[in-house]
Amino acid sequence: MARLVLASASPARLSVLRSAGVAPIVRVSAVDEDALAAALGPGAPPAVVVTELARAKAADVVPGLVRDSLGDDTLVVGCDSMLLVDGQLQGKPGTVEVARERWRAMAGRSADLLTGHSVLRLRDGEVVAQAADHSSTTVHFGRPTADDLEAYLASGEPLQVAGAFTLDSLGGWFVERIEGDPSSVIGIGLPLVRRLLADVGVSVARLWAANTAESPSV
Ligand SMILES: Nc1nc2c(ncn2[C@H]2C[C@H](O)[C@@H](COP(=O)(O)OP(=O)(O)OP(=O)(O)O)O2)c(=O)[nH]1
Repeated sequence: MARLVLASASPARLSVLRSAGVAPIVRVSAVDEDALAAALGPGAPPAVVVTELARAKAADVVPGLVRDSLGDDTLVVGCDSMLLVDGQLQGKPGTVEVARERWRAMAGRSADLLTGHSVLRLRDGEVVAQAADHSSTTVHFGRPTADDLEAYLASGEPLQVAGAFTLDSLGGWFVERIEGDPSSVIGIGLPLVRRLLADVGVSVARLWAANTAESPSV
């Protein structure tokens, strides 16, 4: 059947998939991202960090799927996005102060938005195939005026997204251009997920057939 499960709380990722013709089942992982990143160590390459976080998120939702009899011919996708600025990975700012400082550092400059992806294929409750990788997109930021930046911060949007910006929402006013896959900046890179699905033996056509908006989502 090739039912798709999105192991993410991200409304952006869900929106990208729905716009791309796939209505996934959503299961939110309970991965402690900070603890996992710390366990990987300070020297872990950024691409490894986001990919391992994506792997952990996908793996975390499998037991619940099996318990709910959703572990047969099911695909699970997990993702993690972070912005690489001056060699440092940045997740969500969380506060206005942190978001303001980040914008002051990145305005007029470029940085790489890294998104890790993990795809698991389940059959009879077992992981029978898996594939993981990351994508990187260079983002060239504009220079918001002080008034525009304060208004953006006041919107609350930049506090809850990796890198304190969005491409497809309010932050789009302050992104000059990108070099790479726009969907991966938003949170799930469709071209890379297509390749990872092919690695576990599933085509996009099959995904469309099995996960239309009318398909059951539990
Ligand atoms: N709409 C939009 N959201 C973005 C953009 N860039 C990053 N984000 C969001 C997507 C994710 O929700 C969030 C990145 O944080 P995470 O990768 O940790 O995901 P999140 O904690 O939201 O959900 P998850 O860990 O997958 O359950 O930032 C963008 O350009 N547009």
